[in-house]
Amino acid sequence: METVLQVKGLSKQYKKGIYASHNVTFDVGKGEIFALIGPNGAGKTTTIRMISTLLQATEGDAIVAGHSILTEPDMVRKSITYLPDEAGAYKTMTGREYLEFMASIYADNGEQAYEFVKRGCEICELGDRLNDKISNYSRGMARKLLLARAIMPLPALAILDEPTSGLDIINALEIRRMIRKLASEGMSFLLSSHNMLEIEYVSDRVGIIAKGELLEVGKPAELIEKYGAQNLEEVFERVVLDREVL
Ligand SMILES: Nc1ncnc2c1ncn2[C@@H]1O[C@H](COP(=O)(O)OP(=O)(O)OP(=O)(O)O)[C@@H](O)[C@H]1O
Repeated sequence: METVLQVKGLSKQYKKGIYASHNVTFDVGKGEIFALIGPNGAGKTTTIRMISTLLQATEGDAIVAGHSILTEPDMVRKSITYLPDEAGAYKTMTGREYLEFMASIYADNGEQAYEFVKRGCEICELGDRLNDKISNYSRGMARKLLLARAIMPLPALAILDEPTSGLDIINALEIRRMIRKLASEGMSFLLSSHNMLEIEYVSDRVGIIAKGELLEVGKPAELIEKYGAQNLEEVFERVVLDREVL
């Protein structure tokens, strides 16, 4: 399988001697959905922000679509989109204006921007509400708009922090199906989530991270078997508790 993301010993020390993320190494193939799961403060956002070129790594490197975050950050940014957990949109814009504005940043020309907006409008399924101000959207509607924004340029790698946070069951299901469909068409995903059931359903592989260390990587079904667990939640509990005992 072609590799789209190679993370090589990425570390971050916010304070000297204290690692928020330590020697994190994993890769993501083309069309693969990889999820980082871990408790609060585990280092998920720190790792994702380094890969997204928003935070400078203390050590290590990551190669995105053949480009190093250290030496070619501009090329990396062209290959990814990033949806942060607490992303806000410009509330005074309408949904359509927001997609148009973001498309003008992502696209190389007007024709491509038009295509991106068309795709974004289809993905978010907001219909006529796209003409309303974002300040009038529910949390779920705003989240769908932001997801559409992240996916409409068809990046090589979409990095989504808590992709379905704030969405009801039906909308969350739709988003998961959409992620699976786009992955089957070749888009790669790096997700982060606390929702183990969602991750078990949507991910090809998961990485369990705690206290900055990536402790396990594998397919959900394989990890469930390895740990004699009922589900990913139990795997997670065992991996993290085992670690605390050490
Ligand atoms: N700007 C910062 N300065 C100092 N320490 C930070 C900073 N950002 C994060 N940290 C610390 O780094 C560690 C990892 O935080 P991070 O946000 O990466 O965790 P997370 O796994 O994304 O957590 P959550 O699930 O709660 O969002 C935590 O101990 C956190 O307090």
